[in-house]
Amino acid sequence: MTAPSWAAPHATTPLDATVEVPGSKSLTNRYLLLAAIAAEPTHLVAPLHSRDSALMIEAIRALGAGVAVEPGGDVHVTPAATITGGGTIDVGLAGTVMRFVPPLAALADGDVHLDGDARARERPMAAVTRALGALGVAVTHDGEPTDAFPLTVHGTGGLEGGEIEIDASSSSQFVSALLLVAPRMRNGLTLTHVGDTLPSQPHIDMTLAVLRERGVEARELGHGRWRVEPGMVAGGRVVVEPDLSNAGPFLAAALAAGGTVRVPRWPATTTQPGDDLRDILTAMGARVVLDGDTLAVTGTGTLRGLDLDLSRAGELAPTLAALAVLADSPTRLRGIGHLRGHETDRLAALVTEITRLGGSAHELPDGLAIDPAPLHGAVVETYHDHRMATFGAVVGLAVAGVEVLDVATTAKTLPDFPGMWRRMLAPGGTPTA
Ligand SMILES: O=C(O)C1=C[C@@H](OP(=O)(O)O)[C@@H](O)[C@H](O)C1
Ligand SMILES: C=C(OP(=O)(O)O)C(=O)O
Repeated sequence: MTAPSWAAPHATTPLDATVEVPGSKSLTNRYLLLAAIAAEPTHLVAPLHSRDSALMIEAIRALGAGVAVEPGGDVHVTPAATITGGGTIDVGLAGTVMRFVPPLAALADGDVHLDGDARARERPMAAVTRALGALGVAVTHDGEPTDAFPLTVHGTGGLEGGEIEIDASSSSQFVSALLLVAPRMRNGLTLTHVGDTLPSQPHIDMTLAVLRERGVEARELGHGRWRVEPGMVAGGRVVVEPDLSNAGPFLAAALAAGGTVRVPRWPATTTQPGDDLRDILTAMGARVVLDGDTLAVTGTGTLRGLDLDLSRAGELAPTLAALAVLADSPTRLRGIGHLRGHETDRLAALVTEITRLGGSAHELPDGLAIDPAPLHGAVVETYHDHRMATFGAVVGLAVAGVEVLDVATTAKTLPDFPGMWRRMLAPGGTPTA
């Protein structure tokens, strides 16, 4: 069945909007996972509610945690007394659930079955399954060892931990997955990355930071080498920052359409790679001001291309690609070859969709090249990728006649994206999440 298309609104006047962005996917799912193995309850204030966070909530419930979602959206987690086996978990297409939950399931006192969307069966997993093997936990499908979903983790009631090596060149989430569960390993964990490149360093820093926030001793020993000591994980109250990568399309809208977009509750310090947007959007020509805790981005009429190593912040690539097709000079986004293993092959998808819009783009061995070209309307395909849908929305602000197939795929990390976008564009619009 063909998904219905959404007519991306075309901006006719400069924007003047304030956008309340929901909680960070990456922080919400880390806090939820740690809450399941904490020594006391955890209360999450302003967490994300989306498909990816709902999948994580169901996963920790299946493993024995109690989760109460309060009317205002706060989430109260009662840790699992023991991580219980016997359940079945849907990982959807959530990288954080696919990678973070199997090591948690390895603590269970029995088998845990996990499967996800068709694309989840293709996304890289071997670093996690092999690490669990090295830690003494079998991961199988139909009785044979496997490196892909569907899979069964044969938990034996605990993990010794120790020292292991993994190749995390295709995803930083492999590192985070093992470090997050490491405080519950009897000897803690010393983890070494042995691949050539290591993407998304801020997300690894985020993992170390949330572990430390919860009272765990966690540190980087040197580049590509980390140590987490065994110990208690604290609970308590935690306020979730807004998702700065999801702020991206809204801030980019100010460059695509002109005017100003403001995002409140921008953190003064953060490990979220979306914070890099402040410098990147400035370099592309925007005026970017952090006034108190509100970030304001104003389009100046200048939209320049960039040559950028984006390995720290690959999840920003679709948003920056949307601006790059509208820019007056070439863009090169490098260090993001691993995006071929994201929700879809994002490099191929972006080249296909930019070309469909009349633009000029080609793949580099580790990224994308985008050159200025006259654009026209088209129906943008999204490949179950929330960030391909928001890519189409940003381009549609500046190019009439853009439609986006299956815009509902944005629910992976953003509830009601079309409503937020419409309210951003309403005259004097001040949308809320
Ligand atoms: O740990 C995390 O929360 C994430 C890490 C990154 O994954 P990769 O290193 O696989 O790109 C990022 O792209 C993803 O959106 C979220
Ligand atoms: C790569 C992404 O997601 P995931 O957590 O599924 O890897 C993303 O959100 O850009």
